[in-house]
Amino acid sequence: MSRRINLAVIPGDGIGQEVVTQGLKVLRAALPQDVKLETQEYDFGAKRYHATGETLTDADVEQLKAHDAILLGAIGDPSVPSGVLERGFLLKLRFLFDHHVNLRPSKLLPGVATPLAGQPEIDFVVVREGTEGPYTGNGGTIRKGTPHEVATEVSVNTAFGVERVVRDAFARAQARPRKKLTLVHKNNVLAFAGHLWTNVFNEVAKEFPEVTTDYIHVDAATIYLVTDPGRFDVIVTDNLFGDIITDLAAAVSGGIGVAASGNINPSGEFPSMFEPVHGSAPDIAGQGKADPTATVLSVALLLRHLGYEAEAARIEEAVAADLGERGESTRTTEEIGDALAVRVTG
Ligand SMILES: NC(=O)c1ccc[n+]([C@@H]2O[C@H](COP(=O)([O-])OP(=O)(O)OC[C@H]3O[C@@H](n4cnc5c(N)ncnc54)[C@H](O)[C@@H]3O)[C@@H](O)[C@H]2O)c1
Ligand SMILES: CC(C)[C@H](C(=O)O)[C@@H](O)C(=O)O
Ligand SMILES: [Mg+2]
Repeated sequence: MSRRINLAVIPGDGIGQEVVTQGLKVLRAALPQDVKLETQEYDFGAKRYHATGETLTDADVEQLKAHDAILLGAIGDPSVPSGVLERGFLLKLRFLFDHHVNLRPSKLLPGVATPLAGQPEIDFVVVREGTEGPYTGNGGTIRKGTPHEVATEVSVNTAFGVERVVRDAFARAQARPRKKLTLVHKNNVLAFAGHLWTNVFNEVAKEFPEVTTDYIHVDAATIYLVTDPGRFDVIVTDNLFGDIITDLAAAVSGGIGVAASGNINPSGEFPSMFEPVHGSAPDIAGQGKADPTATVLSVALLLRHLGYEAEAARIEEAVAADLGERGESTRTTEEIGDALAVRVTG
């Protein structure tokens, strides 16, 4: 029986197009012949915004719903006021498609440079809540532009939202060899949200007796991510803490150019979206300097999500082999993509 993947492709801004081209190249190389890949490209991002004033319309959302998954490069451009595309496109889509599990694995592969002393074992997954916290846009400004301006940005945490992501993280920890889950929060100061997260975490823990649990304040977590990253197996945390610690996690485990992510809608009601952790990197856009590895590894997450485990593993092996031999080489975006595609095919 022939199989089919109907993929939405959103290159976006800056280095987005460059890295997505390579991601698709490796995806095509990895798929067996009986799998038909259909792609539809969408032009969301700065160019469309300047031409039409639109970021993501209702009609766009309807079209996107029809896909099995979405591959995104990056969104955001210096020519557009900060937040317009990030909120109006990226967060809007994560919220509308209920991407409440934002999955961000970090693995330091053999031979890969890290700023950390020695070559520590780093192999953990951050399960970042994706639809709540301070990201909901709940807040406002009064006396704007005056010396007495007041701005609020409310962190929204619901028992429903916290429980489902905590449960997902416990299940992921249970399925890993070390079976350890760390809650990262700031319950010593953010007492209301912290209470909800800690309580839910402790309640759900009772259903997973095999999973060892731990709690670390987010500020201390940034210490341990640098001094003792091996202590982490699965981390569950809120939307903003998860955003911040996953850039740090990337920096210590091979760099932002290799950090992949999946915005998962576990029920499958809406398509999940896979994207590198990094942004549009306007400082290096158009120069062939962007590392496409994060996008390629996001393609592996996408394939695993759609049930193509063997193909996902082949891509990860190709990346591990390539990274192990990279050393100080300065290949272009395209050269790295080509090398990965060859390894995946061979
Ligand atoms: N998911 C997304 O679409 C996403 C994520 C983060 C930031 N952004 C947006 O991207 C824009 C730029 O944000 P930023 O500068 O804070 O973060 P960034 O991740 O784009 O860049 C941070 C640094 O990492 C480097 N970098 C990023 N990706 C790289 C790659 N693949 N290879 C090599 N180096 C890479 C950049 O050159 C830069 O020095 C902003 O508009 C921001 O809102 C979008
Ligand atoms: C661009 C921004 C909205 C986004 C986030 O904060 O989630 C980005 O930093 C990320 O990590 O995907
Ligand atoms: Mg981020």
